[in-house]
Amino acid sequence: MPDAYDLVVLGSGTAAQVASSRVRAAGWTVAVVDHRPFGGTCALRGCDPKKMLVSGEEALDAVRRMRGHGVEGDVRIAWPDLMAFKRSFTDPVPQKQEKRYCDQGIDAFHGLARFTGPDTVTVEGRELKARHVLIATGARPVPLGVPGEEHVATSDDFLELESLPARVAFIGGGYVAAEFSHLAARAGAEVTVLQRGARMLPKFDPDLVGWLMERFDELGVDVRTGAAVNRVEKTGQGFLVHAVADGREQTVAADLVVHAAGRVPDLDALDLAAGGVALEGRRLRLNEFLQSVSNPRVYAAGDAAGSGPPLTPVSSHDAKVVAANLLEGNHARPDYRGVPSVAFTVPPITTVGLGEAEARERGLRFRVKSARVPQWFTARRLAERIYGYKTLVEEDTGRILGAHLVGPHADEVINLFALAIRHGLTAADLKGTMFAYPTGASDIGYMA
Ligand SMILES: Cc1cc2nc3c(=O)[nH]c(=O)nc-3n(C[C@H](O)[C@H](O)[C@H](O)COP(=O)(O)OP(=O)(O)OC[C@H]3O[C@@H](n4cnc5c(N)ncnc54)[C@H](O)[C@@H]3O)c2cc1C
Ligand SMILES: NC(=O)c1ccc[n+]([C@@H]2O[C@H](COP(=O)([O-])OP(=O)(O)OC[C@H]3O[C@@H](n4cnc5c(N)ncnc54)[C@H](O)[C@@H]3O)[C@@H](O)[C@H]2O)c1
Repeated sequence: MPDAYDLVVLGSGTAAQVASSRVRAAGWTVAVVDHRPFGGTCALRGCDPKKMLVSGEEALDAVRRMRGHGVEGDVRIAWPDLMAFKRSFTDPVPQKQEKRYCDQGIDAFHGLARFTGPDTVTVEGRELKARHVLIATGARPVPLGVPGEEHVATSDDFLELESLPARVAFIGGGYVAAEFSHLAARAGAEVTVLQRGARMLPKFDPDLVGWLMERFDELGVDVRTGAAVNRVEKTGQGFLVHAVADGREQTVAADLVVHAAGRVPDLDALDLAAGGVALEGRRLRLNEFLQSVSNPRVYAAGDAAGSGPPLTPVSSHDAKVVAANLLEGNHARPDYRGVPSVAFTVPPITTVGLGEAEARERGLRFRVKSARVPQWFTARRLAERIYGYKTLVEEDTGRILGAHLVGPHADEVINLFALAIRHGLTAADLKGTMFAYPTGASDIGYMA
C-alpha cells in the first residue's frame, strides 16, 4: 500500500462510505481508516441493529392489539433469539464492507487515526500523507460528568446484551431512551427513564408525544421528567441512580443503567491541533462547504461535522456535498430542508420540517391542522388507539411547512411529507394526488 493518498477518510460509517466511493470513482487514490470493525454506527451499533430488534416488538404488539379480535394465545420475546436475529444482519457487515473497499481499489487501514501535521495522519505507527482529509469519525456519548459514570452502559452495550436484566434505567429521555425503553419493557424488563427535560422526546411535537405517552404508561415504563441524574452508585445487587427533580432527591435501583443523554462529535483522539484544525467548543469550525476554516485540506461530514441533525441520511448528504467540493472545487452547500426523523417506538412518532413553536417564532403565517384520529380506518383495522397528526400549511402559498405524525405507518408516510417540503409542494398538490387505498398514505389528503 502506498503512503500518500489524494484523500484519507477518517471513519468507515455512512459518511465515509459515500464520500470515499464517489471520490475513488473519479480516479483519486483513497484510504479509509477505522479503529472499530468497518461499517460505522448505523449498520453496526445504531439504526439497523435497533430496527432488527424492533421487528420482534412489532410482532408482539400486533398480537396484543389483535387479541380478542380473532387472534389468541400468548407470545413473548425470546431475547437471545432476537439478538441472534440481529447478529444475522450485523455480523457479516465488516467483512462485506472491507471487500467492497478492496473491490473499489480503496485501501482500508485498521487503527486509531490522528493528525501529525496539516497533511499527515498516523495509524498504528504508519504515517499517511494526504492531499485531503475527511473527518467522518461520527459521535460518541456525551460525558455525563457525574460520579459513577463508569458504571453506565452505552447504547452499543445495550445492543449486544445476551440477556436482558430485570431492571433497566435510562439516563436521558430522547431517541435512545424512547426506543430502547419500549423494547426492554416489551421484553419483560422493569424500566425507568430519568429525563432532565420537561418532557420525553423534545425534538417531536408536544401534543403527539402526549398521545404516545399513553403507550409508555401501558407498557409500565416509569418516566420521570425534570429529573437530572447526578450520581450512579454501585451496590451489591446492582446500581442506584440518584437524580434531583423539583429540588428533591430521587433514587432508582437498576441492574443496568444505560446512557441516553445525547452524543457529541467524536474528535478527541484526532489531535486536531497537530493538524491545524480549529475547534469551537466541542465542534469543528467549518465553512459553508463543510471545510475546516483553518486547514483547507480538511473537510468533515456526518455526526463528526455536527452541521445538520445527527441522522444517517444527513451523513450521506454531507458526504455527497464534500465529494462534489473535493472533485469540482467548493460550490456545494448542505441543504437540510425537509429532513424527516422517526423515533422507532411502537407505534412510531415522526417529524419533518418546522414545529409549531418554531414556525411562530419565525413570524410565519400558517394554519395548523391537527387531530387524534383512532377512528380512521388505518388505525381501526390494526386495533391501534394511538394515531394522530399535526400539519402546518403556509397561508399565502399553501406550501407544507411541517408535518408531525404518530401511529401506524407514520415512519413511512412522513417520507411523503418530506418530499413535499423539500420540493415546495402544496397541500393542494397532496390532496390532488391519488394514493393506493387502503394504505397509510391514503390518509394524507385528510391531514394536509
Ligand atoms: C443507538 C442509535 C440508534 C440510531 N438510530 C438511527 C435511526 O434509526 N435513524 C437515523 O437516521 N439515525 C440513527 N442514529 C444516528 C446514526 O447512526 C448516525 O447519525 C450515523 O450513523 C452517523 O454516521 P457517520 O458516518 O457520520 O458516523 P459513524 O457511522 O458513527 O462512523 C464513524 C466511524 O469513525 C470511527 N472513528 C472515530 N474516531 C476515529 C479515529 N480517531 N480513527 C479511526 N476511526 C475513528 C468510528 O469507529 C466509527 O466507525 C442512531 C444512533 C444511535 C447511537
Ligand atoms: N431513530 C433515530 O433517528 C435515532 C435513534 C437513536 C439515536 N439517534 C441519534 O443519536 C443521538 C443521541 O440520542 P440520545 O437519545 O442519546 O440523545 P437525545 O439528544 O435524543 O436525548 C438526550 C436527552 O437526555 C437528556 N439528558 C441529558 N443529560 C441528562 C442527565 N444528566 N440526566 C437526565 N437527562 C439528561 C436531555 O434532556 C435530552 O432530552 C440523537 O441526537 C439522534 O440524532 C437517532
